[in-house]
Amino acid sequence: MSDLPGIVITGASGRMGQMLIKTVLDSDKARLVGVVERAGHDWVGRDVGEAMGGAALGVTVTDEPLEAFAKAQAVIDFTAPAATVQFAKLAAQARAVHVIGTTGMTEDDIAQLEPCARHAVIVRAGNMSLGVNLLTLLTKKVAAALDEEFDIEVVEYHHRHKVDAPSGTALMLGEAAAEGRGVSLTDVADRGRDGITGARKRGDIGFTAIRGGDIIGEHDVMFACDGEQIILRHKATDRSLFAKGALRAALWGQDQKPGEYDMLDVLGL
Ligand SMILES: NC(=O)c1ccc[n+]([C@@H]2O[C@H](COP(=O)([O-])OP(=O)(O)OC[C@H]3O[C@@H](n4cnc5c(N)ncnc54)[C@H](O)[C@@H]3O)[C@@H](O)[C@H]2O)c1
Ligand SMILES: O=C(O)C1=N[C@H](C(=O)O)CCC1
Repeated sequence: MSDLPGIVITGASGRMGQMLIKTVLDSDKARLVGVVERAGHDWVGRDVGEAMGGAALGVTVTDEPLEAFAKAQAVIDFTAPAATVQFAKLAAQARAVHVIGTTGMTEDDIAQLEPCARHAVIVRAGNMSLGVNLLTLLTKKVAAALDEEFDIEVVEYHHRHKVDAPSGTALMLGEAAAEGRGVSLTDVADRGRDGITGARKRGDIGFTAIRGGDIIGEHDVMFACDGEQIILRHKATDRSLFAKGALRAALWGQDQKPGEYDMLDVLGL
């Protein structure tokens, strides 16, 4: 039996679930030991390789997460907020590193991770790519250098299936801009304009969400004043970059003490 870290992927049939399974199978640093789907899904009970349209892999899709997590060193989870909160409790019970890519989590959801992180490593980020995490640092720096004469707007573009807005990445960028300005994002976020909104409030950080087609994920941070605009942009052209980042986080987490971490910790940025 190999001593490579065993990984469980949740949300196996999802866009990211399938990409994560391929990424783990292609890696020589980890092995796939389990895959989880929600109860009632037609993949449950099937070999995951065959369910994905290929050869059998000897790994059966299960709807019993704790049984799967007990055999793993890490769980990589890109599902939905309610599922992720449940998985955090079970990963903590199994002492498995929990890498969370799920977005759209409320403050209450996030608060429920804290007791879990006393027992296990949690790495959570709205975007697992190097480029976006670097962009958060640039955004913070630019926001700190400019005063409120510059209006900050975050514009995000995603595929038609995305269910949450603003995207997790947009919120990371908004947080970075607010930090750079020395304000709380909660106090200045303007997340939905419709109707007679009144003029833009000085100091606000605005968010706009575009949804269409198969856009994987694009983000602009605009700093606009009278006479000039600066636009910082990230464009994802392949979901594998999120999956590779998540696997990197799962491996990095093996050597960490229990606690909550993000991708800046993983990347050492
Ligand atoms: N952090 C990042 O880098 C990053 C990148 C891409 C997507 N995401 C996020 O990942 C999440 C998933 O995105 P997607 O495009 O793969 O969505 P998707 O709808 O294609 O997949 C979600 C999967 O989760 C499964 N699921 C839901 N509840 C479950 C449960 N209780 N148990 C097991 N499985 C369950 C669904 O059946 C589905 O297969 C979203 O929140 C998205 O925003 C994050
Ligand atoms: O496809 C998605 O959904 C994505 N979600 C993340 C977000 O909310 O920022 C990352 C980009 C893709």
